[in-house]
Amino acid sequence: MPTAGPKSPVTIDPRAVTLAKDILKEVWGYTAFRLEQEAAITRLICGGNAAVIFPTGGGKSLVYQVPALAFDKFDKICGRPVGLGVTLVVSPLIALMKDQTQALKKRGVKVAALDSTQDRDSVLETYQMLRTGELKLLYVAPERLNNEGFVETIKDVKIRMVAVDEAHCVSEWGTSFRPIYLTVARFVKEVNAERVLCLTATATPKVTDDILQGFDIEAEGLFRTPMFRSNLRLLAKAAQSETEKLAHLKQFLKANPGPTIVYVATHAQTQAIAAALEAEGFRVAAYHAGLANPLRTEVQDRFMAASDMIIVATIAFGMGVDKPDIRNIVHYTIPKSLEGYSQEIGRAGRDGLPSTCFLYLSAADIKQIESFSRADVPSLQSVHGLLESFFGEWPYAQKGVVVETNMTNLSKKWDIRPTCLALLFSQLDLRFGIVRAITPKYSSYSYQANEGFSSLNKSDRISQALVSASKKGKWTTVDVDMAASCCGRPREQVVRTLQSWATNGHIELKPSGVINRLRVLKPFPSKDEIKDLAEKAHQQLETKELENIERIKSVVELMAGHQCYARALAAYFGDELEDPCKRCGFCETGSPIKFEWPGNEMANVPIDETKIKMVLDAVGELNWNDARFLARVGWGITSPRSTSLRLGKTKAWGCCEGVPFDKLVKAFEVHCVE
Ligand SMILES: Nc1ncnc2c1ncn2[C@@H]1O[C@H](COP(=O)(O)OP(=O)(O)OP(=O)(O)O)[C@@H](O)[C@H]1O
Repeated sequence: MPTAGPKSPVTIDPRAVTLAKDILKEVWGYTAFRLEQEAAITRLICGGNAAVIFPTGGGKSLVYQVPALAFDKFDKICGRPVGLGVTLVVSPLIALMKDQTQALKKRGVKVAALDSTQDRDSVLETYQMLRTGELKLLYVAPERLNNEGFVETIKDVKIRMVAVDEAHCVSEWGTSFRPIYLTVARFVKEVNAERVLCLTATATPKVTDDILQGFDIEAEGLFRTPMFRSNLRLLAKAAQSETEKLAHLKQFLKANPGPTIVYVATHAQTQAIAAALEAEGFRVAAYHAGLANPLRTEVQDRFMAASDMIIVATIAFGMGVDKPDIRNIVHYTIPKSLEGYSQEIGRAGRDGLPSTCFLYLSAADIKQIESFSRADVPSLQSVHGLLESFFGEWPYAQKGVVVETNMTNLSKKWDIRPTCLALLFSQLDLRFGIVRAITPKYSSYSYQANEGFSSLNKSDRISQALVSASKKGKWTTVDVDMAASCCGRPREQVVRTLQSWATNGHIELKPSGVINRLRVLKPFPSKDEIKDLAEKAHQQLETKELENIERIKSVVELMAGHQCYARALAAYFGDELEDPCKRCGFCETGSPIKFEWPGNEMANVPIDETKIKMVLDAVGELNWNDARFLARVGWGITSPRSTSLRLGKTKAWGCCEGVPFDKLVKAFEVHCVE
């Protein structure tokens, strides 16, 4: 069987079609394939690669599940030696992995997932099943592919297919680019996977190209079905003020009953809007990623069961929510991109019944999102400082050695958000080939003793060392390096003892203090080279910022444009809708919404020097070294440094909001010292 990579045309064997249908019937009890499932599945069984772009709920999972069960059977049918092996499913969503593995186990499929919440024994059990070829499907998070233990184990296993979920994350043009996905593409090649399948619900033509190129998938392997569902009615309105928006929302919800998701931008808004709707008598709950886990599950469960309930949520809500009868999706604040919009409205009306999607355009919201986007980009100076200090710490680093660092500390010290830091380090790996991230480790562990821990036999050297390297508190913290040097055993062995206590229920164990480890790929750059490197890396971040703003503009243009919304949305994703939908806001009124992109009127807002001084005083002289940081404080945009300086409650916080961000940066540059 050839490995993944561009292939000569794949010949479809009719026996593969029959086999796929038999498996579908036998394991799932379904009688027919949907959309392009059959074409994609048979191509995979016959040895081809594929990329599948089906809307949410379109049935993507079966496209890898059916082939995973078919590969060895098909070998047999073709009279080839039966190649035992596994299909790896790379998915960033732990909750989804859990749901899917449970559902497949119920159907008698040999499946497992490796995620960060598992104990060592179940990981070992999974590794064992991998080696014996018992396992048909293994779900892993993308981060796992950097884990050296995993990579070592997988080297001896035949990888029949790698299925990459949320594959749009590989595209740097996409809204959800995740640098780790670039390493997924490299992994597929490095482990000689027989074939690769990429899955996503949203991809513009450019993102689709990036997926095909990134994973070496031939154009014939692309299967996409139109995004637009004719039961969705797309509406929008420009709102002048928050009061107007809220009043309209209440009216809308009264006129359009049924399960509804109202998307807002911040945690605080979920609570505020939910409270306002509750006061009006609606059955409503707030949902955001900051809620404690039991409450999140409880809210989600209630919504899933309800026939008339409103969830006011950030976009954290919805991934994996497969409720067929959601009647309305409201974007109370504008989505950050048409990709986001399309994914979110795709959750409405999966039962095919009429459903409404309402979007509000408001200048204040756009300004807020724009400022979030700007906040993401660190100054060139920060990037330069970061690289100088990182490389400077290892002046004699040679190819092959492993260096250690702590991303959280770097993020705080150089005022670079963790997402940007990840992007910078991925550039150091994939673009510049200098360092490559490998399995991180934890500097310390803390535990709480359960009943029976005190009577546990701890007379061996490792246990004794652990006890003496422990500091009691509500959680007892253990310095594992100290314990390892006390007893003269390798660190891994000491960690294993600690983990065995946890596995046996003697303690609750919490690892902390991640130490990121990077393998050096070539000698580190000189001072001059670092300057050049910083400029190139920073430029990429700036380009991203501009792209983010363009994406918000494309949402506004769609709603305020002279075209049927559904048609324009389809065109954005490379689909063609022959006729106008006849039911969207534009089709209904025949005229576009009047809405101007905000900002032009801001250009003349003068700089108020007293406010500039207020910011300078609040941050202290030591921090007058980064104009972008100062401008963020002026706008009230959080960043790692402003959080650690606790600036959020000072008078200066947000005092210059309203002044164009770039103008503010220039104003602060005058005051900055090297
Ligand atoms: N051929 C089929 N016949 C009947 N039901 C199907 C078929 N294919 C998929 N389904 C069902 O449709 C539902 C949605 O499928 P699935 O979860 O795979 O969608 P998805 O495309 O992965 O969605 P999402 O983007 O939300 O993850 C599931 O309940 C699945 O069992």
